[in-house]
Amino acid sequence: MTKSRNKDQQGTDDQYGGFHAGFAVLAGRPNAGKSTLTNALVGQKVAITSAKPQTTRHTIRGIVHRENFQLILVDTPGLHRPRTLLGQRLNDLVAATLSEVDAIGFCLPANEKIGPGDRFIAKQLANVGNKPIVALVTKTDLVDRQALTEQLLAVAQLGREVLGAQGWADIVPVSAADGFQVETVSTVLAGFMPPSPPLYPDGELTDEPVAVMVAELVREAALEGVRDELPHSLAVVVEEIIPREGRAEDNQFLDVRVNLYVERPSQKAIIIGRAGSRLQEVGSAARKGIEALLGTRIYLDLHVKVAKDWQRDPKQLVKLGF
Ligand SMILES: Nc1nc2c(ncn2[C@@H]2O[C@H](COP(=O)(O)OP(=O)(O)OP(=O)(O)O)[C@@H](O)[C@H]2O)c(=O)[nH]1
Repeated sequence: MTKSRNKDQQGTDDQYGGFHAGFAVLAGRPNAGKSTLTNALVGQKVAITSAKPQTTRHTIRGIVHRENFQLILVDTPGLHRPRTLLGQRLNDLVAATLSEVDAIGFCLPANEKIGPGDRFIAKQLANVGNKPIVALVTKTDLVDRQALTEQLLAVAQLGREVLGAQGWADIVPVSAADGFQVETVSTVLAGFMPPSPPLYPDGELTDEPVAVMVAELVREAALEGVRDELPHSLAVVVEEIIPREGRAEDNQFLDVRVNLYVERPSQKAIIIGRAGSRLQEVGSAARKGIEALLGTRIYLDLHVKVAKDWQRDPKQLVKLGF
């Protein structure tokens, strides 16, 4: 975490006029709805969402601004049993993130039975020790009242199993899709934030570097429709974002140069498509998102490269920013 609370900034309620601010993490297994909930809480799209697990590689923060609190959300990559070196790094990242937050929101989908994966994560979270863990039962729009009640009981039981008699700090059912209880989630989590002045300027939604957000937009566009073929094999690196020089009419444009790394030539062919047709579509979809993000027009230059087996190669992982 790049920004943390300065010790001098911690104080009493009176000192900051009742204002509270701090960090919370949304944990949970892949596909549990963490990114979607982050976006719903922040009110703007900041984290990539996808039907495929583990699309969130970077720890993207969204900032929830309210009159009397500021909640800085960390959207973790799916916490899971490591399978590749990349998986191991993701888990290290998650562990480091968890030790620095003021509260944990543990996402459990309402429409799926609690499984070994959830139990594994619950135990990991409990091991962090001394952090309030709020169970968030997500996607409630997908189940009826009866099924939701049963899931809430099962979640409460899991809390007693891993945390002892006191169980979870709270349990909140929520649907990011229809907005049900989204505001409750933010106030419950904010209840665990210490008295503090605002940690970020009003209106700032994320402190993620622009390059990372640009890379996420390209990655999302490149995976559209081909997630089954290469869900985890794509890394996106922004090489440069610079003002376009030359003719006067070009001054309002930025040049954005981006490399897309895949593991095999066959995957490169999928991204590029017949005679480059698919890459063009990726480019125009990503360009729209990036222009909206940057508030200016851009020339987007995409290059697809093969970095053989990058997920298992420590040198490549460093080069690609993991
Ligand atoms: N119906 C419904 N679908 C949801 C809701 N929240 C998330 N989803 C869907 O569930 C899938 C996974 O959501 P994500 O937010 O990407 O899940 P995640 O936990 O961030 O996943 P990873 O990045 O893989 O860890 C996507 O297809 C979402 O559209 C919800 O409240 N209701």
